[in-house]
Amino acid sequence: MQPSLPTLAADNLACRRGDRLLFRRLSFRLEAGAACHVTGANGAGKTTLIRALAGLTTPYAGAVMREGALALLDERTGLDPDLPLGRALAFWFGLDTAPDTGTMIARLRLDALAEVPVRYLSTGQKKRAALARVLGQGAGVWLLDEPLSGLDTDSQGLVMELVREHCADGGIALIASHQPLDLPGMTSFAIEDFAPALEDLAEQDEDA
Ligand SMILES: Nc1ncnc2c1ncn2[C@@H]1O[C@H](COP(=O)(O)OP(=O)(O)OP(=O)(O)O)[C@@H](O)[C@H]1O
Repeated sequence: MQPSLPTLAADNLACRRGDRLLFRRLSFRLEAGAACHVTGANGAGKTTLIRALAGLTTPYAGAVMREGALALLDERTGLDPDLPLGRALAFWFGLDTAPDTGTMIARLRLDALAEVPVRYLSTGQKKRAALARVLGQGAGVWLLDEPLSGLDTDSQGLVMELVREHCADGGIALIASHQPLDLPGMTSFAIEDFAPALEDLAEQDEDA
């Protein structure tokens, strides 16, 4: 865990993709221990929000404030497809100086896959490997984009258990998911609630 308490906040955030404003006036603040579920239809802008929060997309307006290190889970594992899983994970665990990597690998039921090249892993196995990377980063702020997709029921339960433990330990988790999530104290918002009104689109045209 980070020495200082993590926080994650958005202030009046707006994001566009191409020439389309996806959402605007989106503000929230998450303190240590908070979990937040972001919902929204396909294409509404959940991934775009997560990328903006991670600093990978420049917002159209507004600001992101973050205290503490960040771990991002999205559709890319970041693992070398040609390496056996054990070595591919060891590369990142080494950079992150992750403690107790054996426990993480066992926890995510990856031990039997250590010799399998990453490119041969199934969708769910790749997702579990990506989650092992998130755990290994020891970051205070987790941004998880569809962490349950492609996972069987047991693995979905495990992910929610890991998120619960992370937050109980003072971490923050912001999770975009189509699945219902059940965590004590979890807040949520629908990204459609920040969809632009017609007058916002007119303003955007004037700005362009
Ligand atoms: N690089 C890009 N250039 C232009 N448009 C993009 C780009 N990336 C995404 N979009 C568009 O932005 C919109 C929001 O995409 P985003 O991936 O954020 O949605 P989402 O809510 O995560 O959807 P899903 O539930 O399907 O994952 C979509 O209409 C998408 O086509």
